[in-house]
Order: sequence, then C-alpha cells, then structure tokens
Amino acid sequence: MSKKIVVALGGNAILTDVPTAKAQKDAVRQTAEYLVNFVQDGHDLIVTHGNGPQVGNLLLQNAAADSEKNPAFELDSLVAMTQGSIGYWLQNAMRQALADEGIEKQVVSLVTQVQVDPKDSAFENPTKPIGPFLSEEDAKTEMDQGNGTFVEDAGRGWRKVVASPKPQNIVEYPVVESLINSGFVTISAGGGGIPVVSEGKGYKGIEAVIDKDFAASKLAELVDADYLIILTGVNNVFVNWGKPDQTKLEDVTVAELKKYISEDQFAPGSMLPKVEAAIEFVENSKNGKAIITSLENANKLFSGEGDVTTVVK
Ligand SMILES: Nc1ncnc2c1ncn2[C@@H]1O[C@H](COP(=O)(O)OP(=O)(O)O)[C@@H](O)[C@H]1O
Ligand SMILES: NC(=O)OP(=O)(O)O
Repeated sequence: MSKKIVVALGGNAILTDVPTAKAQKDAVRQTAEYLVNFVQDGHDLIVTHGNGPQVGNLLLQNAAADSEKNPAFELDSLVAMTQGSIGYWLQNAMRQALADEGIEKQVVSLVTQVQVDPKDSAFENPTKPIGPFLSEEDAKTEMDQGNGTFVEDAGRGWRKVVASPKPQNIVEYPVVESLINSGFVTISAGGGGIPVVSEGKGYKGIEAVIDKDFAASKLAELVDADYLIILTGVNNVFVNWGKPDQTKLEDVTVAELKKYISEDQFAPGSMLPKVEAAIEFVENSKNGKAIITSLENANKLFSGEGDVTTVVK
C-alpha cells in the first residue's frame, strides 16, 4: 500500500570528501538512484536534506568577499541559498533517475521557511556545527580573532557552531501537501528550512541553522506522514557505540530510547538529534513510525530485509 514518506538525507548523501559543486552533484546523483525506488514502489516522497558543510563554506566565502560593494549576507539568506543550490542538484538528479526508470514525474524543490521562537534558548547557546573541520589549534586561533565559537564535533575535528532553535512550524507545509497530493516528488525544508520568526502578519529571517532532522520530524508530523526515515552513515542506532560491547537497536520504543538518552548513549551533534527527532515524530503523529538507517538499507525497508532501527510508540 502507498505510504507517505518524509526522508531526511544525511551529510554523506550530498557531500563526500570533495566540496566542489561537481563532486556534490555526483554524490546527489547516486543518492537519487536510491530514492527513486520509493517512488517506483508507489510511495509519496518528500525529501529534506542537510546543509551544515555547505552553509558553513558559504559563510566563509561571504566573509572572504565582504566589502562595501559586495557585503556578506546574513545566515538566514545563506541558508536560503544552500536550500536553492542543493534543491536544484537533487531536483535535477531525481528527475534524471526517474526518467532512467521510465517514470515521468515532476520533482520540485520548495523554498521553505521554518518558524522558530525568537526567545529559544538556542540563541544564547550555539550548538549546530557547520562548515569545515579544523584542527584544535586553528579553531582556537579563529576564536581568538573573534570569528565565533568552535567546538569539537563528535571526535571528527573542531567546527564553528551557530544557534539552532527548534522548529515550531513549517510555514509552507500546506503547499507541500498540495504538491504531494498532485503527485509531485517534493523537496522541502532543505537545510532545516530558512529560519524565520513571526512579524506582524508575516515573517522575517533570523540568523540560525535549524537541524534538518528536527525540521523533517516537524514536517512529517504536519503532513501526517506514515514514515519519517532519517538516513545517515550507519544502518542502525547503537548503544555503547564505539565500545567492544556495542549493540544495534532494531525495533525500539520511545520509552526505551528515552532511557538510553538518560544514560548519555547518544552523542550530541551526531546521533542524539536524530534519536530525539524520531521520538518527537512518533509521539506527535497518529500512527507514524520513524526509521534511522543508511540510504542503502532504506530501500529494503518494506520488503522486511532491511537492517534498520525502527522507533515505535
Ligand atoms: N550511538 C550511535 N549509534 C550509531 N551511530 C552513531 C552513534 N553515535 C554516533 N554515531 C555516528 O553518528 C553518525 C551520524 O551523525 P552525522 O554524521 O553527524 O549525521 P548526518 O548523517 O546527518 O550528517 C553516524 O554515521 C555514526 O558514525
Ligand atoms: N541543517 C542541518 O541539520 O544540516 P546537516 O545535517 O548537514 O548538519
């Protein structure tokens, strides 16, 4: 039976080692070949993607070019720019991959604003890593020069961190519903969505980068999705990750996951937000399930052969 699926694409689905546009387009093309299988199987597909490396790189490009004639843009506009560029790569690659399978379907990426609370404590406490990984020495030099806050990111190096408020609403979610109901593959809330706060009868941008897993979770809730599928670099969520007794989670309840969180089983900045986003969707949706797994495994999900972590009430 046809399912409504929101897929959140992890970093390795877009960016491998080389940050050129060509290399990212190549990575996205491979990703699209996997995503097409969901459409071939008759499911309605909404795709969300990250932008952490890309928006951080764009921030550096803007800072390098900054002048009176060519001023750097604020972070909300940079998020919009990455939403546009990555959305374009994905839209183009998905259309090609569908055509290769003989499927004529429109793919559209939607500029999506995500409302946040201007009083969110995240604005006082930046936690979202963006941009390239630096050595500890280089990160400390950047901080001494007043270039923001840098933290160690899950054992992978030091990265700049920015405010990452929780999404409260996806402004354009009714449009996403219309597009899906019209049979279009829809890319939405890319890069976690453009962060906005309400102003008068409308919205204005605010400087932040929203976590794409939380944005995908909110979108999945609002469009009443059957599945939130969070794709990342591993097939399963593990407890005792990286230790000799690490154990993969297959079917896991919200209550069990909350117990593991209280035991600090999941690293902030990598697996913790995914687990929290999965919990939020399962708790807030009627009958929705959340899956955390790799792109390669996700396609085997509905045949029952996939090695995935499934979160249920
Ligand atoms: N408890 C855990 N279980 C599984 N993977 C974990 C765990 N803790 C950290 N990880 C690592 O976190 C990665 C996912 O975080 P990250 O790479 O930041 O996400 P993204 O795929 O969205 O870019 C996994 O690929 C894995 O290497
Ligand atoms: N916005 C966001 O969460 O991006 P990454 O997944 O690339 O960090």
